[in-house]
Amino acid sequence: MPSSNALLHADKLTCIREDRILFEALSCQFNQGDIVQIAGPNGAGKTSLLRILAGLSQPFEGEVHFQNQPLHKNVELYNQNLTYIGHLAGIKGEMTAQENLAFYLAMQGLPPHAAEQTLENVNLLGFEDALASHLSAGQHRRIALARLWQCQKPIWILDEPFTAIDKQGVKNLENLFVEHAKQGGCVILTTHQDLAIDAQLVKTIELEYQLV
Ligand SMILES: Nc1ncnc2c1ncn2[C@@H]1O[C@H](COP(=O)(O)OP(=O)(O)OP(=O)(O)O)[C@@H](O)[C@H]1O
Repeated sequence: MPSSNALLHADKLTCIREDRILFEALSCQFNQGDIVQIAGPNGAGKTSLLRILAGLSQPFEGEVHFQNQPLHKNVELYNQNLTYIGHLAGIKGEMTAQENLAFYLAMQGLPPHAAEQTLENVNLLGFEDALASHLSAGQHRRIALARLWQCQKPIWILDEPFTAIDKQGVKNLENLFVEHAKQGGCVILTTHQDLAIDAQLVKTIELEYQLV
């Protein structure tokens, strides 16, 4: 049984892709204040697990619960509490950095001028008016991640957030994750790099590459 402070729990999840079992009967719990790293080699199933936890794909067996209710009974409420940033982060190349962010902020009911402070947080001041398609891979990723500085939603599910991000950017993100967890949020992420976060604050779920 999940404890009473569980935001999210997964109950006996099994995921099968092209006849290969990626994970089987996986149960785990995500609480307020957790930073959870899903670890494992390429192809182990980390993205597949994140997508199931985010409600974007279905497990072969098992179920994910948000606040002790199955996700499918609670989709709208779950989406109000979840931010998911995947490999394709939904950035429109034909829009500027500022426009991309202002669009996202508007969806959160925040005013467009909040975009400026947010771009500063990810060191993109000076690039506000550049088309996203003209920015580097790391700058592109920074636009996507910038929304986290304004994000009030408790559950953050982030697939490889550090990809293409430089050392200082990674540090800033790690500090933000700690701050979010301290304020009662929960960060679930994949990354192939070691986190420079106090080990006591980080939980790890290790997926193994299962041979058929
Ligand atoms: N939609 C899909 N249809 C079929 N196979 C898929 C699908 N999504 C993922 N796979 C397969 O599932 C396996 C696990 O993929 P997944 O992306 O979850 O791994 P990962 O651990 O995130 O890998 P990486 O570290 O390389 O990002 C891979 O072999 C992949 O080819």
